[in-house]
Amino acid sequence: MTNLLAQFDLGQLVSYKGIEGGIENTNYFVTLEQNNQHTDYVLTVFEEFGMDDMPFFVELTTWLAERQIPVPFPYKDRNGIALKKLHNRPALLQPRFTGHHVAQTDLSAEHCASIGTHLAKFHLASESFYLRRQAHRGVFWWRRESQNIQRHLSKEDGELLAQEVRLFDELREQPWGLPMGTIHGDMFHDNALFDGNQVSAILDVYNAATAFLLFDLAIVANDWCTLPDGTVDQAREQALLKAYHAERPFTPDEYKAWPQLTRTAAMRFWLSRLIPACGIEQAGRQSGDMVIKDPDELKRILLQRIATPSSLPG
Ligand SMILES: Nc1ncnc2c1ncn2[C@@H]1O[C@H](COP(=O)(O)OP(=O)(O)OP(=O)(O)O)[C@@H](O)[C@H]1O
Ligand SMILES: N[C@@H](CCO)C(=O)O
Repeated sequence: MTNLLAQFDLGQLVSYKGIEGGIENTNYFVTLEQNNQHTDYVLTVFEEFGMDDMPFFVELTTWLAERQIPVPFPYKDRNGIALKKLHNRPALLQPRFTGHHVAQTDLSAEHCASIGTHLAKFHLASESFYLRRQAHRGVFWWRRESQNIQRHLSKEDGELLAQEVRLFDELREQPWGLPMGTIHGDMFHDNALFDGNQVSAILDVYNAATAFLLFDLAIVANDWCTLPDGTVDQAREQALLKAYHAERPFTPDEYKAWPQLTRTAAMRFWLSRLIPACGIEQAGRQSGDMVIKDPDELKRILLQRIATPSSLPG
């Protein structure tokens, strides 16, 4: 750690502390002292990625930060190198943002409008980004994993999963031109920090990939605008969708695709939560360290999305 930090011209190490909670990566809060001033940083060590996976994220976060999107971006060392290694894993030194988390039950229409604006700006800023990445847990992953998991599931759950995988394949076959670009891919409320009602930072961009932009908005709607029983809070969802639409107006095809994409987004996270909950081994992850999140929460949202389809505001 000391050796790594000495390669940057950012000061002397004062203290560091591991942060609880990471699955895909390990974060340390690091304090450095320079000219009698203490500054906080975050050192992220990547458990799931190899060095070859990293340039996409180094370039994307630098690109977004240059366009005033509040994402952590890697500092360059005195030789201009951002991508580092700690204990033989890829590592990045990034700014530590101020701001607080908001619990899901405390999210208001104002919080949802703010993430709507930020997400649209994220999408617009990344429109001209020059690298592409296939999602780690995208269509190929869920086609494969939804099959692999069948023997652990009830017949009903297995069929529900298979149906949603098929319906997304059918949507992809439509002769539609749904806008694609770089999505965040995991924009749950615990990956945002707030200053008052306003989003001040967007964290954990390591699921970013090239995909339908509207799929990203569906991930947000499912997490930020639902109640514990899976029903949608209309006031929050409308605030989210209108704020997004004001920055990046929806296209006619997006109106048609939206109800299915809310279902696909629920299915994607239902499946990724089912895998550890069923005790299935995953490459690059140590099951003992896994925080198991409740898959049923996403199943309830999926069932509500089917029973009461959502529509985009005009
Ligand atoms: N750059 C940053 N600035 C400020 N706080 C940060 C930053 N990066 C991480 N944090 C804080 O550390 C917490 C844990 O981050 P981390 O990504 O390790 O956990 P996580 O989001 O729970 O992980 P996972 O998504 O893998 O489950 C975040 O929720 C946030 O409060
Ligand atoms: N946000 C994900 C976990 C991290 O990718 C979930 O809630 O299932």
